[in-house]
Amino acid sequence: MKIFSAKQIYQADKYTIEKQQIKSDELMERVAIQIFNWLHLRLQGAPVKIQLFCGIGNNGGDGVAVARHLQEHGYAIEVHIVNYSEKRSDDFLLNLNRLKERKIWPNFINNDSEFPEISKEDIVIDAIFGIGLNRNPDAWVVKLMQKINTSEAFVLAVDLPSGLFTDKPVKNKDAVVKANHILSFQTPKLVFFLPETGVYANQWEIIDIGIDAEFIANTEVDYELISKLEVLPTYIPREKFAHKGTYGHALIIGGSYGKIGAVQLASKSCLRAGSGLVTAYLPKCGYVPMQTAVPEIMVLTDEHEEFITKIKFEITPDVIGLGIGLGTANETQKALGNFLKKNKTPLVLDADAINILALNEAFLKNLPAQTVLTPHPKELERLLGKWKDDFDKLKKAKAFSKKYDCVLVIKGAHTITVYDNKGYINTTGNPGMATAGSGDVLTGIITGLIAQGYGALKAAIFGVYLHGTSGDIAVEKLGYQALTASALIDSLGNAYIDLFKQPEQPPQVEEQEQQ
Ligand SMILES: NC(=O)C1=CN([C@@H]2O[C@H](COP(=O)(O)OP(=O)(O)OC[C@H]3O[C@@H](n4cnc5c(N)ncnc54)[C@H](OP(=O)(O)O)[C@@H]3O)[C@@H](O)[C@H]2O)[C@@H](O)CC1
Ligand SMILES: [K+]
Repeated sequence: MKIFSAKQIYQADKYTIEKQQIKSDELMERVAIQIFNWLHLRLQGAPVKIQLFCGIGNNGGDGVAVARHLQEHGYAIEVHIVNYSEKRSDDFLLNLNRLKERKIWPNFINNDSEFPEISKEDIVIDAIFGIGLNRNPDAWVVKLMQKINTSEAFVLAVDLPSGLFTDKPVKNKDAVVKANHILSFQTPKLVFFLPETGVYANQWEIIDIGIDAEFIANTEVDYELISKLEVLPTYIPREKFAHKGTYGHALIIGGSYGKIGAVQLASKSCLRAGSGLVTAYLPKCGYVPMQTAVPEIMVLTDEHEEFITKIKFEITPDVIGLGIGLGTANETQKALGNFLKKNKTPLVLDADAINILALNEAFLKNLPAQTVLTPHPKELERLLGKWKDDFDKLKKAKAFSKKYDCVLVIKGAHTITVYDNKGYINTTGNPGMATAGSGDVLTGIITGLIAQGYGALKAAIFGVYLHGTSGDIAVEKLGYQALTASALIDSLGNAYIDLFKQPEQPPQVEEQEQQ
C-alpha cells in the first residue's frame, strides 16, 4: 500500500473532487459516515458520554460532522470547538451550521480556563489537528492535549493523532494526543511506523473514502507499506522438474569461539528459506557442533581454531551471507578487506561484518552492487553516524544506499528496507522477536532467497516479511517471552503456507429444514 505525503493527500483530494464531480463537503461526509459507523457498530447505542474535540480546519470539520450523526442516533455528545485560529475552513463552517440547525450548541474553548472535565468512562474523539498541522500548537492547546492524555478516556483519533506532523518529526513530545485507535483516511501516515512517533499511534485502521483509484495507481511515493498483497506477486513457485541445483548454493560465513550458534541459526534458516544447498564457513572450533546440529549443511573451516583469519574457498556459491557471530579481531578485519577486494558474488552482510565496514570505510567501495546490509539500530549508527531524528535517519540511509548502491534493512518494530530513494515498511512481526539470534535468522532467510534467484531488493523485502510472519505464527503457540530464534525457523514453513491462505469466511448459517 502506498503511503502518501501530506502534499499528495491534498492533491488526491482535489483530483477526486474534480473527477467525481462532487463538492468537497461530500468527501467530508463520507469520512463522517464511516467514522460514525465504526463507533455505532461498537457502541450499539450505549449511553456513554462522547466528547468531541474539534479544531477549526477540515479535521475539525470531520469531527463536527460525526457529532451530527451521533446526535441523530441518540448518543450523548458534547462538542468542543478548539478555537486556535480565526481561519476557519469552509467545510468546517458548513458543518458547524448544520449542527446549529439541529440546535446543538458547541462549547468554544479559547484558553486553558475553559477546558471541560473528562472522565475515564468518556470516549474522546480527537479532531483538533489533521494533516494541516504545520507548526507547534499554542501552549494552551498543548495543555488540552495533556488533559486528554491523562484522562484515561478511550481516545479515537480522526485521521491522525493531533499534534503529529505528517511528514516531519515532533519536537515537543507533550504536544501530541495519545490515541488508542486511529481511523486514518485512505492511506496510513509514515509517522505511524517510525519509533519516535509510532508510540502515539498504537493501533490504526484505514478508512476508504473513495479517493480516485487512477490517482493512487499513478502517483509515485517515497514509502510503501508491505503486506501479503505486496509480497505475493514476487513469490517464485517451485518447478516440477527442479533439482537442488535449481535453487542455488548459499555460503554462510561467520562464527567465532562461543558464537557458533549464530551460524547454525543463519545456515538453518537459509536452508529452510529454500536454498538448494548451504555451506557454512567457520573457524575450526565450529566444525563438530555445526556438523552434528544441522546434518543437511556442508562445512568448511578456517585454519584458525577460534576466529576467521582468511576467507578462501574452492566452491562457487550464488550468494554469501556474512558476519553473524564473526567478531572483530584484527585478522578477521583484514580477512574481510582482502576478500572484498576480489569477491564478485552477491552479499548479505550482518552484525560484525557491518561493524567491520564501519571501522574500515575504505572497504565499502568494494561491495558488489546491491549488497544487502541488515543493521540493528546501533550498527546502523556506526555506519551512518548519529542522526537528529527518525526523518534524518531515513534521509541518511537513502543517501548511503545511493552512494554505495546497497539495500539497507533497518531493523526495528517496523523494519524499513531502504533502496535508493524509496523505503519499504514491513507490517509483520511482534515484540517477542526481540530475542537472541532473531537477526541471524533474518540474514539466513534473505541469503536463502537470493540463492533461489530473488533479486536483492525483493529478497530483502520478502525476507523481512517472512521473518515477521514466522514470528507471528510462533507467538500464537509460545507467547512473547518464550519465543526463540529457533522457533522462528520452525515456523518458516508455515509462513510460506500462510501466503496462500484465503481470509476466513464468516460461518454460513445453515438453512432450517422445512417442517
Ligand atoms: N483526502 C483526505 O484525506 C481528506 C481529509 N479530510 C480532513 O482534512 C484534514 C486536513 O484539514 P486541513 O487542511 O483543513 O488541516 P487541519 O489539520 O484541520 O488544520 C487546520 C488549520 O490549522 C492551521 N494550523 C496548522 N498548525 C497550526 C498550529 N500549530 N496552531 C494553529 N493553527 C494551525 C493551518 O492553517 P494555517 O493557519 O497554516 O493557514 C491548518 O490548515 C485531514 O486531516 C482530514 O481530517 C477530509 O475532511 C476530507 C478528505
Ligand atoms: K486528529
